[in-house]
Amino acid sequence: MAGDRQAETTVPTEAREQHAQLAEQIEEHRFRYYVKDAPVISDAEFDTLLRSLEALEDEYPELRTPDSPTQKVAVEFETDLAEVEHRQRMLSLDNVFDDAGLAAWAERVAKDVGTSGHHLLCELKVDGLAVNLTYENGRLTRAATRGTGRIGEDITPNVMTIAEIPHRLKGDRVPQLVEIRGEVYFPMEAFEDLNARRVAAGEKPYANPRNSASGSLRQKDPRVTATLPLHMVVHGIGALEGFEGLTRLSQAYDLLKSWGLPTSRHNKVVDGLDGVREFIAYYGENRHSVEHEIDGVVVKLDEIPLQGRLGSTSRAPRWAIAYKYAPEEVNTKLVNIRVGVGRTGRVTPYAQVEPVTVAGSEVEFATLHNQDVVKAKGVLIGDTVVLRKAGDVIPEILGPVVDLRDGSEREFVMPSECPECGTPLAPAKEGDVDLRCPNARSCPAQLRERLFYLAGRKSLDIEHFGYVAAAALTKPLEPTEPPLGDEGDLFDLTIEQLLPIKAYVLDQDSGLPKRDPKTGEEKVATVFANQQGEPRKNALAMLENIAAAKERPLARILTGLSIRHVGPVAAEALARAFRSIDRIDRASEEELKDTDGVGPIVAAAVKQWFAEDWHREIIRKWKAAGVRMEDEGAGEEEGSRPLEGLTVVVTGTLEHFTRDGAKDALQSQGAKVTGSVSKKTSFVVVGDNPGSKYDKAMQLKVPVLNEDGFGVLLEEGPEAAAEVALPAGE
Ligand SMILES: NC(=O)c1ccc[n+]([C@@H]2O[C@H](COP(=O)([O-])OP(=O)(O)OC[C@H]3O[C@@H](n4cnc5c(N)ncnc54)[C@H](O)[C@@H]3O)[C@@H](O)[C@H]2O)c1
Ligand SMILES: [Zn+2]
Repeated sequence: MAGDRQAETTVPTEAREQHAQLAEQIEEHRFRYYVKDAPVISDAEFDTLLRSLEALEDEYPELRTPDSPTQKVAVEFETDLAEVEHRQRMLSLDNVFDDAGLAAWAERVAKDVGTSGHHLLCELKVDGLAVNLTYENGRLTRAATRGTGRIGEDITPNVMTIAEIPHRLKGDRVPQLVEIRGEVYFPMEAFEDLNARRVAAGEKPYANPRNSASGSLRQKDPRVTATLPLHMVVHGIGALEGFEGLTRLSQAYDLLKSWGLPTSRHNKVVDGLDGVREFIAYYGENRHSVEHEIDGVVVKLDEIPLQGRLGSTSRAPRWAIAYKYAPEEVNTKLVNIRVGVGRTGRVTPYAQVEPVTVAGSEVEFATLHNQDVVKAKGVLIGDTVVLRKAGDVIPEILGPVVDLRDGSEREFVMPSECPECGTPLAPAKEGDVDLRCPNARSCPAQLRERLFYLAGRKSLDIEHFGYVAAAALTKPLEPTEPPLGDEGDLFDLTIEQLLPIKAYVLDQDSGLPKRDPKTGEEKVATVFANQQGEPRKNALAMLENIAAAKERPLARILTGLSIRHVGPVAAEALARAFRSIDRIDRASEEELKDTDGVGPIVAAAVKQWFAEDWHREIIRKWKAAGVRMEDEGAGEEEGSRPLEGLTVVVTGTLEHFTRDGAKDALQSQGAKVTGSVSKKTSFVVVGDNPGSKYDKAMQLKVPVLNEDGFGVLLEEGPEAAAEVALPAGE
């Protein structure tokens, strides 16, 4: 006792107070996380707190008492669930966050093991809820949460509803008793749906899928649990009785698998640190191709007897380590919900948050899709929210941290007018969730997005024509009248028109003006002229590139017109079949629809597009400016189209033609090529292994041509071909 007091006195009061404060915070957060399933800080923030406490204890080891949070798996607390004592303790894991930490751990292990012939087992760190399953003589008798590590909560009836977890182990070599440790997880894809239902029922939405796994298992009614898509991955063994001879953990997993337990497919045994690094790098890259969320990699000593030699601390085994990836979830403040207007006029709400760094980049905006999604997520403006950025995917808001609300938060109201042009918003058709700005022609936002798309890689590929230029040409501060009221005058732009333009420098992600980092003021620039009023190099280059774009192939021109549903693929199909904009214009909806790769939706959209006068005006102006709106050979075929009026189906493998080649040959002579045989089909061209279209032709008595007959059709025309066609109906 006296010694104790002596030791305490060496710690400055300040450090002691800091320690007490940190410890209390950590206990509080553990309570919110493990008991209430409603954390108010992110895991990364929590880990930072815990690390600060550890650092403090490294400096003043006297503070590292057995009841410090660093020495415990979790806090002791009472919940509504019955208590269960684990036969063997359930531990946590020590964490490392970089290669140096990993290497230090590996070195320690090698030293303590004393032999060099050991192996390392790499596993994924499943982000879920730790669960202990007890099987007695092969029967699942108990399932419990980790709890304090010694005592968990009884969740047997709920776990029984998880389809993947066997109620009985398979095989004849089943132990008398075994504790199986694993992670129960809730799939990200189902998360949004669950929260939507909770919000609709007046319940608190969960902040992330891990909390929903925990909440789902720890609630009272197993019938509710049964409706939820919970899954499990097993990753360890606790107590084991009546079974001898396990020497490698990796082999033990094979055994668990043979008993019918859901082991991971991703585990890998390696013989050194380089193998571990490779595993870590691989799953760092492929984090989202795994069926569950992962927050790191767990590395374990594979030899079970050696694990025993290393043993455990009060909190974690010494023979395993968790390498944590950079967090993808952070908490931040939802400053505002704004609405953006897209290329097609769709008006979508998006979140503006207090800028945070996540997954290596600074994020200020996150998608919210539409007003129903905002409701379903249950987020209010002013909420602290969980923001997720998974790899290259656009950041999204997972959910609000309801427990941090102070009453000042307010609900988002979808505006009734376009934020950029003031036109009243409306759904495209009745019953649509999405609202649109109907001012398609000259809504500056829509035109800006269309021009930006038109100048982009997939379309006319006009270098130096970026988002800032698109904005400056459509909504300048000066002059009041923008040079472009729609796409029509694009190819007539002159440098004289560009020089006087003053405009906001817009950010492509948000459509908002960029700000000067020093003054905080919105950036305004003479976009195309330098300070002397002379043309900037970029402006001249842009005009040159616009002129060069007049020669682009038809498919790219079509893509650039932003016809609904006509992306690069459909544009390619239309261009291949019709070869000129005029022919597409003249084609009937039927003809369009029957074109390979087109179909009814695109056909209707094309017809609708051409029905609009201002669209036709764009075509007229572009033509007048010299835009080539047809592909090679479009003109000459007009005169000689010997196969005009024929409808031909090609099936099976031809020796001298690819499928596309055959199609091109037919279409270039005016034939229509379709995919299915009907009574109206003129010929069916049949190669090897023709399949059901051949049978159909026979059944409908449509003339069938083999490859030689096909040659006759192309060279001598339909009459000659009819003579060499296989007699119909045979
Ligand atoms: N946000 C908060 O307020 C808050 C509070 C407490 C804890 N947490 C977070 O909860 C997490 C859990 O803490 P923890 O003590 O369980 O530590 P931990 O996440 O570092 O790891 C230990 C746990 O990992 C699990 N695990 C997953 N895959 C595994 C595998 N393949 N092999 C072995 N174990 C595997 C086990 O269940 C084990 O108990 C941490 O990420 C922490 O940040 C957050
Ligand atoms: Zn508008």
